[in-house]
Amino acid sequence: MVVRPLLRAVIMGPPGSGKGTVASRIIKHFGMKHLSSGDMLRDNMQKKTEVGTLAKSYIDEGRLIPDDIMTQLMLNELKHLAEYNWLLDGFPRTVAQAEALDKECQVDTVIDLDVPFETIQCRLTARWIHPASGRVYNLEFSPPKVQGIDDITGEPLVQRDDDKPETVTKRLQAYDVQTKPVLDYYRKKGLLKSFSGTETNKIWPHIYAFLRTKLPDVSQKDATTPR
Ligand SMILES: Nc1nc2c(ncn2[C@@H]2O[C@H](COP(=O)(O)OP(=O)(O)O)[C@@H](O)[C@H]2O)c(=O)[nH]1
Ligand SMILES: Nc1ncnc2c1ncn2[C@@H]1O[C@H](COP(=O)(O)OP(=O)(O)O)[C@@H](O)[C@H]1O
Repeated sequence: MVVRPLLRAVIMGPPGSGKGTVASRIIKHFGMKHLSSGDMLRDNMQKKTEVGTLAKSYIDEGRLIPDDIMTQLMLNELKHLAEYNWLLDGFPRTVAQAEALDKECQVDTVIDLDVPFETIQCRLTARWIHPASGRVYNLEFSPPKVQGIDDITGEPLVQRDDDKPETVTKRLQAYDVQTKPVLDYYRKKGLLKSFSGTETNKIWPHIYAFLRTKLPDVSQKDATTPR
């Protein structure tokens, strides 16, 4: 039996580039544990925890949560995933966060969704999510079977407050200033794997092929055109 080392991966890209959409496909095919900082923060906001209340004031303004809070939250969660392959989504988003992560564990690969800003703006206003699971829909790209309802649970879908056009602009600015340097950080380490395009369905087969060199496909069928 071949024992593979555990894979520690990060998915990056501007808001709306398709990180959540691609992450769910990766999870389906490769069985990795998915840890999304945005989903965790929204869960905390919904439960009105101390972190949630603090996070809301930043998220509503399209600003990043301070590094120390975010790092503590994520590294704490990662401790429970020590024996799994994992995929981090939305973290690290600053060089300070990337350095803190490096001190705890070695990242093996960073998947960068290189999607132009013009493509993104209109996607986000059509985004609907199922908060409890993090499942993401889009009125044009991936509509739910019944409008406004989650396919799996039948629960209502909601729009994110921070998907308003003015907040989206601020989030894209924060990405430019604070998160793009993280791409350089990983590029210098030789870990960055960029995938450019404007459509998730065209980018995905390349990501699938790349990950397939590292992990077996654990989904029902090893499909030739994986979705
Ligand atoms: N039109 C279109 N929408 C997409 C595509 N890929 C993802 N989306 C939608 O764009 C929105 C943002 O995607 P999401 O995966 O949430 O991006 P994230 O913010 O990077 O996690 C969601 O509503 C997706 O359903 C695509 O190729 N075309
Ligand atoms: N690693 C992080 N550091 C600081 N703030 C974060 C981090 N992850 C998420 N956030 C906050 O949560 C918001 C939503 O994050 P996320 O769901 O990942 O959005 P998107 O994928 O659309 O960029 C961000 O705009 C930011 O305010």
